[in-house]
Order: sequence, then structure tokens, then C-alpha cells
Amino acid sequence: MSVEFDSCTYQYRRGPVVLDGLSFAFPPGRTVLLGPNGAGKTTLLALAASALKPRSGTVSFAGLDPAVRSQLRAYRRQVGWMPQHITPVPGMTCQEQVAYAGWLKGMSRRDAWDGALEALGRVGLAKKAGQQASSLSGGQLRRVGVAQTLVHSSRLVLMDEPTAGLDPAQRGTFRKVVEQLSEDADIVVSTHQTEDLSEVYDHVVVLSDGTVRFSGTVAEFHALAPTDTASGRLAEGAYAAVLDGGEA
Ligand SMILES: Nc1ncnc2c1ncn2[C@@H]1O[C@H](COP(=O)(O)OP(=O)(O)OP(=O)(O)O)[C@@H](O)[C@H]1O
Repeated sequence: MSVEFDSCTYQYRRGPVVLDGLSFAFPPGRTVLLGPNGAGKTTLLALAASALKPRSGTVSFAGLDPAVRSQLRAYRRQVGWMPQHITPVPGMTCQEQVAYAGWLKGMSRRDAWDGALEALGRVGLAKKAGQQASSLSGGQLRRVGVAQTLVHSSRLVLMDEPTAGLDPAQRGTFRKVVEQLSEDADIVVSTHQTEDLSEVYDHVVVLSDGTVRFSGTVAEFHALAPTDTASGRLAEGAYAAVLDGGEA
């Protein structure tokens, strides 16, 4: 069971039709979402997080439809979302910002406060807990964003480019976070980084022009690379093959 889109259409008010009748279910487990700039990855994750509403069609998870008023709260409690842009809340420390995210998901103040420190520790930011979030570097702020999704326990975690701008050591820490998280939750991570896919993820989904061009295991994905592809470049080769060949 994971998040499911049924005949979903989405268009921004002054923008293009991004999804046009998409029917698709993310596989359970750890999934990486790839696709060129403008493919619709952020839009898809924002719909799954119920931050956007489809113009038509439905999104559902665990039998809950966020478009049904009485189910929205329960839906949001089950789904953690790290948006692409993390904004520091003016005047808040890192711990306050992460705790606030937990409180918004229905945690008690006490649990959110304690959980925030633990979540910051998991992303290597415990020492910054008392520092203003607005004083962090871009990479540190992204780690606060990851901590915001860790503070409460979700059954589905959606992360939009969580590793953009992270140094290699922090990308390693992120891999461990995904591994631990996946013991209790399904995870979908959007990224442009294709190295080490098999070490972190079970499944690959490639989106292009709002269409799912590929959905399968990492091994199935790598198998699409041309036969002469070097072992370290399988994902790159497969990605190019999917986009060039219109693989479905
Ligand atoms: N707020 C907005 N208003 C109008 N159009 C938008 C808006 N946000 C995104 N779009 C358009 O919707 C399409 C999909 O954008 P989206 O951000 O979902 O793509 P993406 O795959 O996440 O891209 P990237 O890899 O660059 O982050 C693009 O054509 C984009 O220009």
C-alpha cells in the first residue's frame, strides 16, 4: 500500500497542465523519483502531501482521501512532507521550528519539543538546536527540513530534493536516515542525484512531462542501460534510455 493517484489532473492557475489524467500508485518501500526539470515531480509530491488539490481525479493513501473534509486531518497525520524550499520561520530556533512541525501534526508540545531534539540529532544538527533557523547555511536548512519530517511518525514520507546542496558526508547521513525511516514508513524521494541508487532505494520511478515513463526495481532500471555502460554509470545510462526511448 502506498499513495495512489486516480485520473489526476493538475494545472497551475497561470501555468501549464502538469498532470493530465494520471493514474499511478507508488510502490511500497523506498522509492526514488527521477525526472528532468519541469517534469512535475514537485507537483506530484505536493499533491500526495495534500498541499495541492487535483483539479480532477483523486489522491489516496491508506484508504483516506484528503479531498474529503472529514479525512484530511487523518490523512495529514499519516503523511510527512519535506517541500523543495525550506523557509526558516523568523524568530524561531531550529528546535522550535522542528517542534512546531510536530505540533502541527498533532503531537503534544512536550513530545514535539523532545522529538525535535532527537530528529535534529539524526541529521547531525543537535548542536544547532538553539540557533536561529534563519542563520543556517542552505545545506543545514535542508537538514532542518528533513528533521521536520522525522519528528512525528508517518506511514508515508515524501521528500523533495532533500540532498540538494548537501556535502558528501551529509549525503551519507541522509542514506542512514532513509534506511532507519523505511523500517516504519514508505518513502518517496525526488532527486537529480543518480549515484548509489541501489544502496538507498528499492524502486525507481521516472516522470517526464507529467507521465510515468518507468516504474520498477533498481535492478530493472539498471538493466535498461546500454550493454557497454560502465558499472558506475548504469543509472545515468538507464535514465537516458528511458527518456530517449519513451519506456513505459
Ligand atoms: N507555482 C507555479 N505556477 C505556474 N507554473 C508552475 C508553478 N510551479 C510549477 N509550475 C510549472 O509546472 C511544471 C512542473 O513543475 P514542477 O516544479 O512540478 O517540476 P519538477 O519536476 O519538480 O522540476 P525540478 O526538477 O526543476 O524541480 C513546470 O512547467 C513549471 O514551470
